[in-house]
Amino acid sequence: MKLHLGGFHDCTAPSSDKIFIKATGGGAYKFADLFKEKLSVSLDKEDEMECLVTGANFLLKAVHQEAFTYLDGQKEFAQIDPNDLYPYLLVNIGSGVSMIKVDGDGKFERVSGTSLGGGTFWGLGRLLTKCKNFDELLELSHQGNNRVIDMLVGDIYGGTDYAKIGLSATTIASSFGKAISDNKELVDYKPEDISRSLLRMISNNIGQISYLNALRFGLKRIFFAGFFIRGHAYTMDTISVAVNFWSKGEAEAMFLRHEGFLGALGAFMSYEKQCLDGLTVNKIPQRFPISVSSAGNKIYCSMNGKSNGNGNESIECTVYGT
Ligand SMILES: Nc1ncnc2c1ncn2[C@@H]1O[C@H](COP(=O)(O)OP(=O)(O)OP(=O)(O)O)[C@@H](O)[C@H]1O
Ligand SMILES: CC(C)(CO)[C@@H](O)C(=O)NCCC(=O)O
Repeated sequence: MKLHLGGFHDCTAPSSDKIFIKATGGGAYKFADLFKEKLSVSLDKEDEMECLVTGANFLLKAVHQEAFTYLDGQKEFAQIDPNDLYPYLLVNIGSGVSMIKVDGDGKFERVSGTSLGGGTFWGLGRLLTKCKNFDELLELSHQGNNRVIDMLVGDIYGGTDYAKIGLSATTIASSFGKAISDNKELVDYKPEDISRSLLRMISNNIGQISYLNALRFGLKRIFFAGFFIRGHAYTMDTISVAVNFWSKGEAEAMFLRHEGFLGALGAFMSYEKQCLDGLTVNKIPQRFPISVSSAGNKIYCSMNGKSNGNGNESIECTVYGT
């Protein structure tokens, strides 16, 4: 990846510590020695939650049409006023899930989390379906029918709604609940149905806990991010339905176009906090449509890739240090 050609070059440091790059998350700790050994790159660790928030705040303020809602296959971009952004709940779905109340730049609190996250979907999915990779598992969920395995309200109530408490016949009463009474073995279920039920179970649960936390702190906006989502329509749809269902239509789930890279972006932006005396920012060559330069205590970075027409083009930004 030519990582050793990027990052910061500290001319004043001893030769073994010359190149360092910002990194965040568990990997910045877990793989620090490996980076040093294989690439002679030192990882400059930045706090994971701080980076997530910095990345999210930056994107929400600087990037036009960053946030959108997604319901019934309809994507609608949200108008975010940068002066009226806070407070909001940021839900980052990686292997596990973190829920962070964001009150301003650098002002945040991790208020909750759940261990039932992307790792649970992928881990259980791998065991139950024998899928070899995440994309295959997700792809399968498109064709599946969760009603085969999930126990619905209608299954319990002889096909009818339980209208008195607001539950329709199609509401899931118990995820995977049908498997207890079907007298079937794992091989009798189609992998696509398992995948679909798993995705709904995980996404519903995250949507529900998120809404409850938003309610707990009176937060109107919930932004969902993390590599688990990856713009996947059914995942977003399920999370949106869960938030809508539990909030009785009061709250709305929002998603971010650059959802999988908040932490990395936040770590990247933390270069601007660094004293630049004696440091040179190296340009990361051709692979990445990015250029970084510095002057005094300012960093200018531009990511100016060409539009690919699918809305995923690189962002263009200028970051000023203070
Ligand atoms: N191609 C992929 N391969 C593996 N997992 C993927 C892939 N695409 C999306 N995912 C999902 O992303 C999750 C990991 O996301 P991410 O890399 O953001 O988390 P992490 O940094 O490992 O977790 P945490 O934030 O809990 O430390 C996986 O558990 C899986 O659900
Ligand atoms: C441990 C982290 C923060 C690592 O990214 C993440 O995986 C997480 O938020 N897990 C959920 C832990 C919990 O709050 O139950």
